[in-house]
Amino acid sequence: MTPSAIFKDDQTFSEYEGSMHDLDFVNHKLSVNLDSTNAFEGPEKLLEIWFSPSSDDLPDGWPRDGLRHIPLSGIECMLDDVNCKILSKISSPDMDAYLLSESSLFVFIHKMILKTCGTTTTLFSLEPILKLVQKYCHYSAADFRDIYRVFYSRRMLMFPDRQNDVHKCWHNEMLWLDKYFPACTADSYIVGNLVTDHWHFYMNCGNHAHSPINSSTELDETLEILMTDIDSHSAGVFEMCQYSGKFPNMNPETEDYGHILGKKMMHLMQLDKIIDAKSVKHDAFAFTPCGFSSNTIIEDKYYCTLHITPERGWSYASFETNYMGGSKQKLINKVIQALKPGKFFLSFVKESKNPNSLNLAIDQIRDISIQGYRRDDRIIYDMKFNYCLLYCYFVKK
Ligand SMILES: C[S@@+](CC[C@H](N)C(=O)[O-])C[C@H]1O[C@@H](n2cnc3c(N)ncnc32)[C@H](O)[C@@H]1O
Repeated sequence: MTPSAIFKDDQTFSEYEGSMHDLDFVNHKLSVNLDSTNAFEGPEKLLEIWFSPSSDDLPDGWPRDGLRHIPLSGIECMLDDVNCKILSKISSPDMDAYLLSESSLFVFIHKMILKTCGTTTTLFSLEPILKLVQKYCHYSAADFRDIYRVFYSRRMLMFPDRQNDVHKCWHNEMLWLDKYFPACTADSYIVGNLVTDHWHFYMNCGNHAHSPINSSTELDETLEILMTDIDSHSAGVFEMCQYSGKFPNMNPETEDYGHILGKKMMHLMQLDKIIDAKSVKHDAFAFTPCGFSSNTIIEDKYYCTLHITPERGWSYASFETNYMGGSKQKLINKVIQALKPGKFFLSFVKESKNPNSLNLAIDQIRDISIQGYRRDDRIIYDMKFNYCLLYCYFVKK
């Protein structure tokens, strides 16, 4: 049964444990039936679409709740085209964070972030998103030609041949994006060492520099840490078999073991302590036979998300946040010391009011040292509209 059906009709719908918000839910039926024992493409495809610079500056005629006006059934239909399902959702006054069978979706009033892994068809979301915003947000354009901003990125894939043709290579993905966004303002980068590891990044801001800065202007920032060769001891924590017999009163056939154990794994690995903020709200899920996903809402308006594929041979983990508070050095160290990957890179994309403040933000990370690791690559791009990209690649010593 889909979450929207559970939401409307099913009396067995149960509120998310510990939730203070009536929009939160868990799809228990899907959660107890997920299983994947085949090689898994951990690296995600990440699509981020901004319809306006901030939630206070929506396009004319939009409902005040913007993209959050789209009903859950609409979100589900969009995700059907991507080939993934909703496991659960947590909300705050500013955003909805969906945990998916393949990673995460964040819906804010003015922007949407879709991150999906495996063989999902992330870019197939564009057509349904266009229809949804036309129907529910009074988005008046016939296409995305004048969109405020769009970003699309992914690490190199481990098993590209298993992907749908659209996602088999970067060139095909660019062609697909060009169907929806103006090709003449698209910027596309392949960052890093083409032999070892690299990252693809597409950005299209049309001709929109940020509108005059005012107090509501939200400056964009995303930090990602993408890790491979996860330490076998750390990876083991995310295998279900480690917990057999540890909870004798629970029946994994009937109870939502995935969400309960997800929270336990998060706590065991101190992943719930990565972000040092005034308020955090977590959602986590443990997959069968292994694997872990979590979303965290930070101070109502920021997110962080962590996904772990522990299988030896294609182990992978990703961390992503737009949280601007706290020390980046501490945050990155906490993630790395928990998962101890053999290799990892971080990408930091930052927009700023002016080049000087941009340098300050980049300086926080550019010389970062991680105990037990050496940095093999550091690449900085200064891009349009005061955007900067920092990419650093590290290897365990
Ligand atoms: C946690 S999910 C998210 C993947 C994320 N992009 C990553 O690798 O970091 C992937 C892990 O869950 C496991 N898994 C088990 N059942 C799954 C399912 N139905 N869909 C997706 N992943 C599943 C996969 O084998 C893999 O270890």
